[in-house]
Amino acid sequence: MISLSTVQMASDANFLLCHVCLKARCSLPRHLRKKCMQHSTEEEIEVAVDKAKKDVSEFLRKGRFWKYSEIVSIFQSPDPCSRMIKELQKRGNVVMDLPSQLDDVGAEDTAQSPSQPLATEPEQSRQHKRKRMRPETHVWVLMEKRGLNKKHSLCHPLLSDFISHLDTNFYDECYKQEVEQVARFLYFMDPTAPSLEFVRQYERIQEYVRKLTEIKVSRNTVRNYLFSIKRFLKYHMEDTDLSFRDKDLYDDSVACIQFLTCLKLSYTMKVCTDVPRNSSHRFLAVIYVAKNDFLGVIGKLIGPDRISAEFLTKHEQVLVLYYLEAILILKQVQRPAVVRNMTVSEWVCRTQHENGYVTVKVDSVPLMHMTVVILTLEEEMWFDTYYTEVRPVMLGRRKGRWGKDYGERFFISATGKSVYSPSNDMHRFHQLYNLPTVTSMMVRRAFGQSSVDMDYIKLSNSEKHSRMKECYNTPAAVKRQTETSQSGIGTEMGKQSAYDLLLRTPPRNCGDGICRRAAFWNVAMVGRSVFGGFTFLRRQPSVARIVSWIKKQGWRKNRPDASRVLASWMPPGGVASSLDSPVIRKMVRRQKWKGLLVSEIEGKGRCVVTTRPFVNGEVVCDYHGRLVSRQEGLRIRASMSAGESGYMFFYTDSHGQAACIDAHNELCECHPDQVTFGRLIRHAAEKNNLRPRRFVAEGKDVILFLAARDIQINEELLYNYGVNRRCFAGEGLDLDWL
Ligand SMILES: C[S@@+](CC[C@H](N)C(=O)[O-])C[C@H]1O[C@@H](n2cnc3c(N)ncnc32)[C@H](O)[C@@H]1O
Repeated sequence: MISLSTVQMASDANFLLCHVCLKARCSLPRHLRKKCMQHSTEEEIEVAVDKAKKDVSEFLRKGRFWKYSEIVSIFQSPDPCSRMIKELQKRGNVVMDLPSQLDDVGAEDTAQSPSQPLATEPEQSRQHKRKRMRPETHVWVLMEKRGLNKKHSLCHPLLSDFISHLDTNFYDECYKQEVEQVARFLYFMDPTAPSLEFVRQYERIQEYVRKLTEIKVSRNTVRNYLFSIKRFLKYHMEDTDLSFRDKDLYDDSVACIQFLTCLKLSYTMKVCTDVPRNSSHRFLAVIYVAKNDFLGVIGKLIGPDRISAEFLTKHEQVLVLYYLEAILILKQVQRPAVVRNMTVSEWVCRTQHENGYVTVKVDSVPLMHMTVVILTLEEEMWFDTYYTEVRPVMLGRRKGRWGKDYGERFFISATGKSVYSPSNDMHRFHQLYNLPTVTSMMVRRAFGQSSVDMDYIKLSNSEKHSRMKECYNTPAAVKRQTETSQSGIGTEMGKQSAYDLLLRTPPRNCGDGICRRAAFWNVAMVGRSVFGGFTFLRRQPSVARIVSWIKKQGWRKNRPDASRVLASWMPPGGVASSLDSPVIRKMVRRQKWKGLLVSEIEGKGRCVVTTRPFVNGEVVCDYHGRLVSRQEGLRIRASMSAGESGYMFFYTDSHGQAACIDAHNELCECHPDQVTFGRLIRHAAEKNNLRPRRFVAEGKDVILFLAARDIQINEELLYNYGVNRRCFAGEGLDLDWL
């Protein structure tokens, strides 16, 4: 309680100006000792206090008096504002909240132009002293040096509205510093003008935080900055018409709030082994922080303008890998060994359950019992995108001989070899986002029995998973625990029953919008009306295409799941209709066949491998080249060396005439910037998986390769060249590769 005498004392106190923080303090010596000069000696503090006393008496004696002529001359000068500020400063006033463009007005004081009245000696020395007395290592000096002290004017509506908001709602808080922090942050993000565009610039936000950390700003201060920015953004989202004015910006702001929360958390996080049990958010920080980047990359691979993973940067490919590893290690509480050893066949044999979970049984870890990875449908889609798109590209980077695990391990590193140390990957992933590393051990300790890790190992995966989920979502956890206790299953619950219980329980609040009914309904939908939209296709539609088709139907509830529809897709019956499909025509025209990758087998040349499964009868690609007569083909072949002659496709055309497709040029005239796949497919007389079929489109022959059986991912494409028959013009050739 404040007594009357205290109030009286405060009003009587002599406020002296602190030359460091430029604030008036009622007890300057105490303030200097505790804050601004905490590393200085008593003598230095005494000098500073004496100086402040002298300054204030100087100000009272001289600074308050103005000659009328002086005021007139200021207002008549070309830049009255700057002149006025200079004049005030010279007289011992402190001008606050200087807009950035006027920031250097004070600095100019020391080199005054002859037309300006000279500053009095005490003021000059004060300014000089102010600079001198801050040690070079003082945070503020470093901020000044790096331009981090510059800020936007607080008069800008974006900031002044925020001030009024704080003033109204948090009048008892000292919010001025908060607004200044925001003003400085906004200046860093965009020196031209304050704006909310920063919500889209995560990297720059991180850079700002990094810069603050570099100059040894305390973790507390960094956290305060992030708190202020968050409150500022929340104010604009919740108390202004932002959501109506700019829906996109509003949506991005929502995501940015989450990002800032995680960033702030990472500064709150004291990474140590005795982490409290329900600290999942700390462990998942990197997953939250990297999510947008990760989704950006996935979006490139499955979105409407999807590109092949070959065109991703190496950094993007590695990001996908690290993110998925993090899901397993940090979210799924799996051991690094599970990540290292998980195999492709374990992935392919995954099971989708009615409640919307997908489980992968990993049984390949030496000295470990089978473990179950439990994924949501969305996560499954990410893993599958990695598997079908990114992984083959990484595999393709492999140099030297294939080990015996070739193509078997699920996680492949950037060098094309199977991932060696998922723990190191986690470390690098955290470093990438400037977050303190969370190791798999920390997560397992926190979510297992805190001291005895062995107890944790005994837990079933579903129990581990429920524990994680409990931390995610308390209401769901309470319900789940109630269900668990009602069903009489306590810690004694068997591994199998716990697992079954999890699978029976519909996922709640996984953020994926999956509901149990929808999962059931999907099954019913597959093969019915959904396929109505795709029956004309001879090539499997992309997930994005199915998603957009489903969206267009306007169904509001129980939308079928695109990945399930995709998994059950079959090409339509008769192959003769292949070229009726507009998609196939487009592909033939543009030569942008998807799901294929050019690879190389040591000593055997190039080949084509699949990066997605193909269903029996599906069109895989065509043999693209220049249509010539058989004679012309033979003439070209005769002019070439034996190695070059393998790119001539001899066949009988629709009129029964022998013809040839000449693909001997690496790049054809019509697609000079892309390698076509057909010419690189190798021969296999028996174990082939493609059958070439001739079609006629717009009067021209087209050789399409249809899948002769179901083809899995990463399989090499092969067809029978028919080299024993004369149609290949094989006589006399030295086909030593056969
Ligand atoms: C259409 S090209 C195939 C792509 C070729 N490997 C490349 O690197 O450009 C045909 C040539 O590939 C080679 N080839 C095709 N099938 C092969 C096989 N099964 N084993 C080894 N070489 C083969 C032969 O040299 C043949 O002339």
